[in-house]
Order: sequence, then structure tokens, then C-alpha cells
Amino acid sequence: MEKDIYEKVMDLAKRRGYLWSSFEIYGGIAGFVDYGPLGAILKNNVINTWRKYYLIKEGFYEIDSPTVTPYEVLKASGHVDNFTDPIVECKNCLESFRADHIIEEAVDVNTEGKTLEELSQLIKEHNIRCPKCGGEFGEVKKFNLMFVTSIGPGGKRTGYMRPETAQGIFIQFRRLAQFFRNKLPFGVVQIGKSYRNEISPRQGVIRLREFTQAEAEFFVHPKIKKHERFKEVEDEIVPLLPADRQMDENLKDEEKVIKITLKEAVEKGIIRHETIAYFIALTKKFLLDIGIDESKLRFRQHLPNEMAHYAIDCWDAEIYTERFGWIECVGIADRTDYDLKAHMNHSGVDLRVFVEFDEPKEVETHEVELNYKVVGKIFKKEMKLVEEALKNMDNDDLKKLVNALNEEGKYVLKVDGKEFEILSNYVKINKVKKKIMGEKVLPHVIEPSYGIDRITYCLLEHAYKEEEDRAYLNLKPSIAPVKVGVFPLVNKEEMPEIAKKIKDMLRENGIIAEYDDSGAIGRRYMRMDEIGTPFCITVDGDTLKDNTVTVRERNTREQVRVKIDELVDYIKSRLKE
Ligand SMILES: Nc1ncnc2c1ncn2[C@@H]1O[C@H](COP(=O)(O)OP(=O)(O)OP(=O)(O)O)[C@@H](O)[C@H]1O
Repeated sequence: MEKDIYEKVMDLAKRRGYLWSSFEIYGGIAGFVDYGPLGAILKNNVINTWRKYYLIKEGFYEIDSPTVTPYEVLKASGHVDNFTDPIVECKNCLESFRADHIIEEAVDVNTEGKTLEELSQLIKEHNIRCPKCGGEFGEVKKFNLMFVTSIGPGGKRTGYMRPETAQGIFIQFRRLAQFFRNKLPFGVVQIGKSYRNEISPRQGVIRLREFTQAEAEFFVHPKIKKHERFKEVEDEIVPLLPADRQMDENLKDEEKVIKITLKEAVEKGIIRHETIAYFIALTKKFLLDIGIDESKLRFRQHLPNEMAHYAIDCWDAEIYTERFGWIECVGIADRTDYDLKAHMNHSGVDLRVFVEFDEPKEVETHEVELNYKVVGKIFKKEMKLVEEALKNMDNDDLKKLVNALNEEGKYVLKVDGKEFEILSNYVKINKVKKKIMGEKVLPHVIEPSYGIDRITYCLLEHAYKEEEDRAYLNLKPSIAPVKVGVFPLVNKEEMPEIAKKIKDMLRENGIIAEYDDSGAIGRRYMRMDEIGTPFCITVDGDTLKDNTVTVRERNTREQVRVKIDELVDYIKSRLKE
């Protein structure tokens, strides 16, 4: 049977040092992958292009936080309770599977949003059996995808390997807001490993248990979701697969995608707001820039019952692959204030940002006067902290304080993770008119989240080309790991020395070049083509006479002669293509 593209790409990737199975000499474990010498450069080139978009063009800043995360953080974020997949175990061979995947592979049913009971029912109804041994399945259960660990000796403190990089940003929000001088909107990114104990990862690099995410968190005023630079992208036409069209049974699959401008999509309410639309455009630009095939890219909106527990609108950039069909590579979600609110409530630390009004407003409000005789004895050393917190309360909190004191006779004041009980006799509340300059708001966050491994695999698959006499990777010069192969035509006279000098000269100028003098020149070209090297330089007899070399282009195989003196500039300009 002919190999499919996945097999061919993975075969090449293994042989030529792009991707290897991890722990191979011990039998390997599904869901882990090593990037070999070329793979590591390719992945870094993808990440650095991504940085160019988010850090340089958008003005976001990057942070780098630990991957081991204490229980409290992920309890607050909802991951301890909700970050689960449905699991089903074969009663005979005890192998576990993801229940929704097993059902969708066996019968034509959409399992999105189904409860555990409904999934169990579907397995029984369709008599779905274990694909490994044909055995009967037990009931469908919940399985939490996080890897658990313990922090410190004795296992007293539970930790998890982070399931997403985003939480590291949310929990540093107070410091980040200070860094950005409390001016909304602002953006922060984090690139790094995330961990999910996927139930049965059978899709190679697509579903990993340890993978790299590049996540951007764009914090906005909750009422302002227009984007300052939307104008620059509003005419962009993007293939969209909106939720209602996915659910419309009268439409054939190919009719479900619509191609309209982002402006129209926002105006018609298909995309919820400009900021999501802006990041859809940015994502498209980035993916095409690294070499994803435009005809194999679309944006699919999550169905209402598919949305993550924290999101109100979400669009996935899906990329087409031959074996796996459309796969989600980027998720662009409006996470609202879900995470900041959760961390504010659990930690007791105020994560709101003070936003100034255009004009000061006069409002009726309250002022708190402390009954020092009473509170002095109660709060002792903490007196200053309590006093400051009460004096700095904003209007909303003052209302809560007044209501609580009227209704229950007490109020719980939270300051820096500490709680203080305030009773009615501790304070005197005066009604006053005040000019206020602004208000505290809890920002919303719009998150584009990129799966670097899936993107890198798609890139390899889209770049893979076959011709009669060769298979090669059509990687863009900016992304290819090795930029130039340098060869002496024959290993005599001074050709090898000159070629080695050219290789060194290119490297000194920041261009990764490889020297190769083994085998026939044609085979050397093929070896470079196979790993996607865009240019090959050959030193030949004429070089010795006129100091020129041939530069051969990978795709067209066309050759031009270039002076050695001009090589660096020539290659540099062509690497920008
Ligand atoms: N197990 C995984 N292996 C590799 N990449 C992943 C994995 N899980 C998520 N990603 C990547 O991280 C991105 C953002 O994560 P997100 O939580 O939105 O994924 P997800 O919706 O849970 O993915 P899926 O539905 O495929 O499990 C995804 O778009 C994907 O590219």
C-alpha cells in the first residue's frame, strides 16, 4: 500500500533529524516527541516569527513563569474541577480510550456537548467495542488531564504541570498592570511547555502530552472591544465557518464556509467583536508568513456547547492535513474576566485597574470614619493596613460595605490575601458628594493561543513536495533550518578550501550554512533539497579563475553565477523571500 503524506513526512522527519519519538531506546511513550537538530531550529524559527508579530509589531511583552503550578492556582482557574475528558475502559484488555473519539470513529454522530450518561448510552446503543481486542466497554467517566506532582519533600503540597501557559500571566496581572502603568489595553505573551495527560494520543505530533504553546493575552476594558488597528485588516477576506452554519443540516459541508470581509463579519455579528476579528487576521498573516498553504486554512467558530468553561466566543484556526483532516492549531477566545475574577476571589488580591474618566464625575457616595478607640485594640499592628484599605475603597465597594453593615452588621474586608471583619461599631459612615476621576474595572481578556507543534507539523506537510527524481521540503527561506549548502564540485585543487571559507563567511554573517563534499554533486543537491535548504553554492573550476560561484535555487533548480564578494548580500536579500 502506498504511504500517505503523514507517513512520508514523518519518515523524512525521522531520517533527517526533524522529529524523533522520545525515549525510543526504552520503547518510547505515545504523546512525547523530540525535535532533532533540524527540527529544533525549525521550531525556533516558527516561534521567532511569532515573536516578530506579537512583540515587535503588536508591542506585547513576554514573560516566563514556572511550569510547576501550585494547586490553589488551578483550583481557582477551574482546571482542577473542569479540565477533564470523557474516558472509557475496555473491561477485557483494560485499555483506556477517549469516549467521544471512540464513538465518532465508529458512528456518524457529533458528540460535542454530550453528558457522560449520553456518551455511555451511545456506546451501548451502537454496540461500540474496544478497537484493540473487541471487548465490551464499561461506563464513561471523567478524567482530569493534568499531571499531578508534589512540591517539596513529604508530598504535603500538591502541584500540577501547567495545562496552559496563560495562568502564569493571569496570576501576575497586578504586577503586569503596574508595568503597563495601568493603561488598557495591553498585551502579554508567554511561550513554553504545557502538559496534558491525553488519554490515548494516537495522532503522533498532533496530540502530545507535553507540547509548546505560544499564548497571547490582550487585556481590554470590559466595555471596549473595538480594536484600534481593526481598520488595517477590515477588508481582509477570511474563510469562516460560523457556528450556525455548522449546525445547519440543509447545507452540504462545502457550503458551510463563507468568505466575507472581517468588517462584514463583525457588522453582521458573526464574529462577536473587532478584537477577535483583528486576531483572526493576525493569525492568518502569521500562518501564511511561515508557509501554511492558504487553501488549507479556515477559521471555525466553537459551537455553544463546545466552548471552554471560560469563553463567550471562540474561533479556531484549523489547518487541513491529509490524514487527520482539519485540525485545530490556534484558538482565539474571549475569556471575559473569568480568570481574573476567579484569581481575585480566591487570592483576595484586588486585580482591578483604575481607569480614568474623560471628565471627572460628581457622585453621591460615602466616607468611612474609623472609631479609633475600638479598632485600635482590635487590629493593633494591622491598623494601618485596614485604615488604608477602607479609605481607598471605590464607590462599588463602599456600597457593598454599607449594605453589609445594614443587613448583617458586619463586612469582610479583604486586603493582600488577609481578611478582616468590620463590625458596625468600628466605623461611622457619612454621606458625601464627591468628584471622582475614574473607576476600577476588571479587564476582559482576548486570547489567541497557538499550538506550536501542530503548526510545525502542518508546515512540514504543506511543504512536502514530490517530483519524479526527488522529494523535497518547500520551506520558505526565512523558516528553513539550513539556509545554504556549500559544495566543492570536486575534491581537488583549492575547491574544498574555498568552499569551507565560504561556509565560514556565511556563518560569520549569521547564516546557517553546511559544507558537504561527499558523493556526486547531484546527490548532494538532493540531500539539501530534502531538508528544505533553499540555496546551494558550488565552487567549481571557474571559481578559481574569476572568483564566482554558482548559486542554485531549490524549487526551480535554476543556477546563477555570483561573485564571492557579493555572496553574503545576495543570500541575505534572497532569504527575505
Ligand atoms: N495535546 C496537545 N498536543 C499538541 N498541541 C495541543 C494539544 N492540546 C492543545 N494543543 C494546542 O494548543 C492550542 C490551544 O489549546 P486549547 O486548550 O485551545 O486546545 P484544545 O481546544 O483543548 O485542543 P483539542 O480540542 O484538540 O484537545 C490548540 O489550538 C492546539 O494547537
